[in-house]
Amino acid sequence: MTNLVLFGPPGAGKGTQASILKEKYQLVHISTGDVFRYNIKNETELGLSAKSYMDKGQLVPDQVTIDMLKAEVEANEDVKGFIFDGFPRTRAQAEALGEFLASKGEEVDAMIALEVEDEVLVQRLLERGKTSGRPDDADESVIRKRIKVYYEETAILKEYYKKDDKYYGVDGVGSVQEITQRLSEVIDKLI
Ligand SMILES: Nc1ncnc2c1ncn2[C@@H]1O[C@H](COP(=O)(O)OP(=O)(O)O)[C@@H](O)[C@H]1O
Repeated sequence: MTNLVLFGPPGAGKGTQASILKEKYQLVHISTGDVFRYNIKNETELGLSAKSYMDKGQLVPDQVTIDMLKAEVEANEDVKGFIFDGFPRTRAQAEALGEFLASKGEEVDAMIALEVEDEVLVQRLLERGKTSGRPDDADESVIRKRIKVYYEETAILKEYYKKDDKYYGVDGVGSVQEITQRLSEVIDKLI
């Protein structure tokens, strides 16, 4: 299997690129944000517990997120691999993912990060907020909070994957097509 972590701050373009790459490489795309939003829309227990955190720009607690992720992976048997988008976001999540994949004789092959500077992110998210209907995109203070949480809790994962030589940084500014091309250059060397 090929298991990729698509990484980067909120608004970096992970979702856009993941939807293209999953077709191109026949991988299953799991976006934790999308799964949470689906559960909120359907008013499930998981959705109810995630919503209060998401609306404030905070992370949903690790155990809730890890259990959900495992269930999503288990629901897909006999696949070529996964693109994890929005997961892991903390060290505990990265460790849990590593152990979980190892229990299946698998591993994370690469973390590929989309690099975009903060002010560009804020502008992109505010723009997305005009049409996405996402409450966490509509409010600039929530957007800035998410970026802050990214630097405080998530950015350290760069070092976590770097020590195993699994980290790849890609410039996330350019046309959608150009960025797909940059990501593909990394992926083509892995598979
Ligand atoms: N791995 C995770 N751990 C904890 N919370 C998460 C995780 N993934 C998503 N969330 C919650 O869902 C929100 C939206 O996630 P996502 O759609 O990936 O947003 P973004 O555009 O900020 O990358 C996050 O701000 C967070 O509250």
